Amino acid sequence: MDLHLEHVTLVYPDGESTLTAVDDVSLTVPAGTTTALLGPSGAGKSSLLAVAAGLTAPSRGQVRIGESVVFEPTTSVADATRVRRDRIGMVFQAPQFLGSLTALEQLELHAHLRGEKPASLRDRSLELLDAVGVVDHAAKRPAQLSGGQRQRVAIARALVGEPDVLLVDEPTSALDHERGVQVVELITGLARSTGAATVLVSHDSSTLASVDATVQMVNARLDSA
Ligand SMILES: Nc1ncnc2c1ncn2[C@@H]1O[C@H](COP(=O)(O)OP(=O)(O)OP(=O)(O)O)[C@@H](O)[C@H]1O
Repeated sequence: MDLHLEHVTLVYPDGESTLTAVDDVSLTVPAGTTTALLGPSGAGKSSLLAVAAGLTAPSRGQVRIGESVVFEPTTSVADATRVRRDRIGMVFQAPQFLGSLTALEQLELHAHLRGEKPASLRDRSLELLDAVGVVDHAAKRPAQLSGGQRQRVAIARALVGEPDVLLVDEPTSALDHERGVQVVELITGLARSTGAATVLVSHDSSTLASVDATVQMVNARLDSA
């Protein structure tokens, strides 16, 4: 399903006044495609991603997945949490894992928390670890994996619930250029094969050749690049 951000504005309180971190941003990300969100530090990229993820309610505007409005100023935290759990996969810059669980168990736990039935969990988790190229490391714990391998496990984990939307924050910042290109290619390929509408925040335009669209955020607003 397509992801639509419509006239999204996010205003933070800032002492006596306010700070507009996202200013009337509209963006459509078609299902199965990846849009890269670029822009200087402080431009509002993480704030926009937080609204798209339902972590922060927009001050104005709305987020839709397909035809359903999922996040708007009046959306309750409980409703936003449910949508995030059921329909959105997220990958953060420094993914958090439980140190005592193997790569495979990280995926199984995540799917279990989303209410998935245990029967097919192991197979699907192994398939995803295979798709991201780390199935040979399924029995390893996070500390036994490289940064790139951990990032791949995080991508697989974000997709285990078959989300409609995949949101990725700076996936390549800890990787060298070549591995950064590979991770972006992996994300765009998985977006295509799973149909997830994907937004990828990046500082590094040199790794983005495989994305479908690039947009630039400057001073809280969007410019098509
Ligand atoms: N929780 C918050 N409360 C108040 N202001 C905030 C908050 N989070 C971010 N800001 C401000 O909103 C603006 C946008 O920040 P944001 O983190 O979205 O930018 P960014 O483009 O993601 O930057 P970076 O690339 O450095 O991560 C900045 O001026 C920042 O100081």
